[in-house]
Amino acid sequence: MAMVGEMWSHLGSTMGTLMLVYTVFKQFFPHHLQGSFEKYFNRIVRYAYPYVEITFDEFTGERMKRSEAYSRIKSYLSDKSTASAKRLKADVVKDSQSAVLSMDYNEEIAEEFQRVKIWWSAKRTLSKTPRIAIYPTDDEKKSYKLTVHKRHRELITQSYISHVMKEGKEIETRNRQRKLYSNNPSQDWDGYRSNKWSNVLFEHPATFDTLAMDAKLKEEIKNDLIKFSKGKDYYARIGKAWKRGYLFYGPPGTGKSSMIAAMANLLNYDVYDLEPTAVKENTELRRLSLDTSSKSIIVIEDIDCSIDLTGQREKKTEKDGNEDEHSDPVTKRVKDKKKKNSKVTLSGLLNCIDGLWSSCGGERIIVFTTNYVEKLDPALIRRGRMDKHIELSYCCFDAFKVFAKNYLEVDSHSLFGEIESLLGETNMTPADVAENLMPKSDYDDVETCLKRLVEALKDTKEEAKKKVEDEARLMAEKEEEEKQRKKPEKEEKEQSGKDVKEVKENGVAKVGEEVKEIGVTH
Ligand SMILES: Nc1ncnc2c1ncn2[C@@H]1O[C@H](COP(=O)(O)OP(=O)(O)OP(=O)(O)O)[C@@H](O)[C@H]1O
Ligand SMILES: [Mg+2]
Repeated sequence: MAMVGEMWSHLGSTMGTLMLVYTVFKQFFPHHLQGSFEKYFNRIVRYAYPYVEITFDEFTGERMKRSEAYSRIKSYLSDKSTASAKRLKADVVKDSQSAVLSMDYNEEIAEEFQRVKIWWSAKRTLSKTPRIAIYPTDDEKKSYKLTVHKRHRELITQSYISHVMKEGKEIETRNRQRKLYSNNPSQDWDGYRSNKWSNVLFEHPATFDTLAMDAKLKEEIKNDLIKFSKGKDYYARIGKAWKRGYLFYGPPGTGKSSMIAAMANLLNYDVYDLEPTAVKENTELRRLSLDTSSKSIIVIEDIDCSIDLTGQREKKTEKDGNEDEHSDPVTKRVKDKKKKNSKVTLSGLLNCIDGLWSSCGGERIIVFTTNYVEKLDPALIRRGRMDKHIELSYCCFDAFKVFAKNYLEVDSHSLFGEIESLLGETNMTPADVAENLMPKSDYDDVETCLKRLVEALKDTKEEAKKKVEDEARLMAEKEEEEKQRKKPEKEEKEQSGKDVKEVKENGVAKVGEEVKEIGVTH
């Protein structure tokens, strides 16, 4: 460690002499007096030591939150250490092209700021008790230490640290690798450390240009997002937490997940894919949300399947049951099973969202997706929690044109007119349109792909027509059956009505006759 030597040389002759005195005295001092000697010697060293040391730990606040200062220093030093440190760590790989380097633990580097020498060292302390763990544990502590001469204390606290933070942030933004986080099942968590979320690089290619949807709605969402991301001062001024909630609803395959990816790519945010069924308790949900970074999108997909949204959710109506069958029964069944093990409740989720907004300063977006918006509790999606409700629906002509441009590189074609009128007459999801338009071999040209779509649209239209006719026929048959079932009843009723009438009429006559007879007798 050359840097250590360099720093010691700065301590000058005072420390050198002290060290010599320490070695000599330690040899000749009686053993039983060595404890007191060391105590006094340390005091002298502390007095004579002319340096200030500042430590930046990786975690702050009862180890709940990762320190922003630590990560900025890490980025700042990664730039410096590439040139001067001898042992480096390759940490993140930017676009799978280049490694981002930082200095290794117990390595030191020095730099000059306004002609003042500053030393940095990276430290990692591990627990002395050996244990086997897959994830980093509470026993591992990482920190950076800054050392500078006492007389420059003011320069450090007043300008150097803010210079490091500013540059670190810039480097962080430049090297930023977006990540896709998924929550680990809560039984796998280890203390308060970072293994609540696992992450992979976020490399989804969807953008607003590749999203096929109504052009006006697309523009509206884009503008809303851009305005939000620039709104730091605005939100501070109006006294609102810097957050925005989106609810995307619509049938399967209409682009809800693709929209989230496009949002993350537009804003350069991380994505936290939160699966509430893997969370056992409300408190754990809260801890998870607190462990998210700023500039992130927290997503709960299929919210209606992930959480017992209302007390009545388990009592499904016949209609609900049929709907669930249509949308991926395997996933739904797995989720249902997991849901039974999770005690996360609607109020827990609401508290978590509200708490997240009040305790985290940075910009965050939360997104829920669902196929059945009508199943959601109004409290969950009220404005203020879910600010924008966006329906993603069947493919319209605008959306088709985006696909045609992206998939086949055409803006117009003689078949466009027919496709436009067919899209107006039938419902096809963007996912199905995309699948039909995609060339299936090297021989598939634009014409082939468009014709395939026309045929598929005609088939869908025919199927829909047949379905309506079948339903109408079924309904008519049911009505007829009902009529037939009621006919004998009606006839019976009519017959019994007649009998009553006759009985009544005959009864009166008889009585009259009887009266007559009686009268005659008398
Ligand atoms: N609006 C769209 N624009 C572009 N591609 C789309 C769109 N909708 C669907 N797709 C295509 O269809 C596939 C499925 O879409 P996606 O996963 O976004 O649907 P979803 O609405 O999230 O469905 P689910 O409700 O089942 O989760 C995507 O891979 C994408 O290629
Ligand atoms: Mg989806």
